[in-house]
Amino acid sequence: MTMPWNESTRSPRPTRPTYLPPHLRDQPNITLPRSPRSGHGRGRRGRGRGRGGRAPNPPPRSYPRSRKNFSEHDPNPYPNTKPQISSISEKFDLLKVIDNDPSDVNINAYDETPVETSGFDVPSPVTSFSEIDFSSALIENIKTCKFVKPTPIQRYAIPVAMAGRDLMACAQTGSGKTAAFCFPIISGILRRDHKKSPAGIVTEDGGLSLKMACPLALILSPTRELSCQIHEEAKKFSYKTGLKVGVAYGGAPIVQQFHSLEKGVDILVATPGRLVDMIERARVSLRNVKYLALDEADRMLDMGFEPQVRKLVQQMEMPPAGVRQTMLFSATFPVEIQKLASDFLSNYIFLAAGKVGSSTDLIAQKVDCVRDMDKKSHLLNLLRAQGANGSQGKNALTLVFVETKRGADALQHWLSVKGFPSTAIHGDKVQMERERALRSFRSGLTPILVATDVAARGLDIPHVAHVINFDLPRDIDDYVHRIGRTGRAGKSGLATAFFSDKNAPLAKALVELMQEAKQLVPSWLKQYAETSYTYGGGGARSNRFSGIKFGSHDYRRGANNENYDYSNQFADATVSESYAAPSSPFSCHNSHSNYPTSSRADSFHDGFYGHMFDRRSVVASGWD
Ligand SMILES: Nc1ncnc2c1ncn2[C@@H]1O[C@H](COP(=O)(O)OP(=O)(O)OP(=O)(O)O)[C@@H](O)[C@H]1O
Repeated sequence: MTMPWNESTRSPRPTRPTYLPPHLRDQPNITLPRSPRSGHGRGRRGRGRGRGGRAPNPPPRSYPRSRKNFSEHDPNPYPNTKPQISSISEKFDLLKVIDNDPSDVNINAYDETPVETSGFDVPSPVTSFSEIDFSSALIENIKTCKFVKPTPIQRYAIPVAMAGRDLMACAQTGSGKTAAFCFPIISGILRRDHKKSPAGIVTEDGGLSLKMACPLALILSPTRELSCQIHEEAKKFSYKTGLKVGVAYGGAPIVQQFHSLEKGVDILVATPGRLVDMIERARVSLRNVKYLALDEADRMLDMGFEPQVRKLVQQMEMPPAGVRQTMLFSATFPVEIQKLASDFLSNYIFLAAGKVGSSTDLIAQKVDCVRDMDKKSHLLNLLRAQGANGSQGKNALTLVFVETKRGADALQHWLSVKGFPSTAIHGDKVQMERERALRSFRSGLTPILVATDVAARGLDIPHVAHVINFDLPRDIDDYVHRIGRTGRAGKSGLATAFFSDKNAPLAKALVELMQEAKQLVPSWLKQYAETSYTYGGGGARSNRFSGIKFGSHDYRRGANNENYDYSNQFADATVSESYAAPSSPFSCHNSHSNYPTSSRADSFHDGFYGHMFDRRSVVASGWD
């Protein structure tokens, strides 16, 4: 790869390859700031950004004052091999869409999913897209995407959202929630004929005129990669509607994102930290927001993000609940988060396609009892067996989740040494590396991706056939999202968990979840569940099983609130025959009483990756 050399830099050090964010890579004539200050989006005022603590800043001086300051060369480290097009939305086929092969998709697999609704005057569901009053351009785009019929969450959520109602919607991973909020937003903006593509308000600062983007719709998501994915999806759905879709996320140069948003944006997809930063720099205003969607809403409202989201929604000019329309979506919705979420909603309808927080039974779940010290050899055996069985072909991808960032690097390195082409993604990697890892995985170049929870939610990567929880998460909801990277769009998938003694507190929830999904539960795991204490009492996310029974619904039902009309509508509630977990030659069926104990044993601590480290210092984050 050629490293661009910035001649204006005094230091002879070569700069990093200039970052070009994914959403700009297909655009012709993209020019980038020459100034070294802005090279990585860290102009003087760019540092320490994004956690909501900064006082509002005037626009930074390090921004290019005009496009003349931009260099003309194209330092895109990922040269675009596609034909150049004059406008991003001119050729649908050339949009970087999520390349799910429609022939792979089996939406009928969701036909039997029971759907529960509650709230006042719930609009009736539809059975086809043609029943909905979508604009012709949107209908064309749905056809082009080969979405033949709506999934259950789309059947119910779209009419609710089209009726202008606030919504809290829960549906299993991979069942089409993105379209369920994108379609009504696109349709709503077009139908209500809001002033389209506001080029923004021009502000003056010290003689510098700046444009402030004023989106009509805001979609928030917790990770950069998920924001990029939603952005691509929304662009695809908005093709030829005239709507402009923008994206803002951390880790990429903010100047380029400003430059892109300056052209006007109707729908803005963003991670919270970067958006707060942009608003504080007076480059985005939320005053025109009519539609707010929170994807992975329970994550957006848990302890990590809630202050930023609250700030965005309640302190940054966004019209209040009831004036704007708010839609919250996730596959998991702990009761405590549901309660918190109601602060952001007005007279909302609750929807659950499938049981709240359950995994889809399209995923065969297998739990292997593995001592920490044996995990690596067990993984190797699994991967070799997969190869021998032919399931590790070009298109079958394996996603391996570990707990820590350093653990991810170490395991990936070890796998490579053992001859398994792999890559890793976690929050300590720079954005370019994160994107490169995902691209390499997605393309099958490195069919194994070792990841922390940064890749646990939302990512829609076709052909992920196997998810391995090398380290199980502490929270069952995280487990649900992780395994949900397979078994998407009606396809089947396999999830294998390595369960060691230290995972005992998860046993009860895991057993309940597996039983719910009609999976075979090993007897040793049931014994763990009966005898182990469970996680609990910590934060909202650990209270899933407290108060309201697992698989329960709208928390308002438990609140003894007679003002709600809990009119349930169930589709045929027969859950389809389960996909029994195949028995594994590697499963350890021994009773846990025989299980060697080293309760806090940790394969990373033990130095199996060739070094010791303190896991407390390397929290698996990378969320934005
Ligand atoms: N009606 C449909 N017909 C065919 N394919 C669909 C339909 N709706 C969605 N899909 C496809 O299903 C896949 C999963 O959709 P999506 O990513 O929206 O799932 P999700 O419910 O948001 O998952 P997660 O909970 O993991 O975020 C995508 O590839 C999408 O293109």
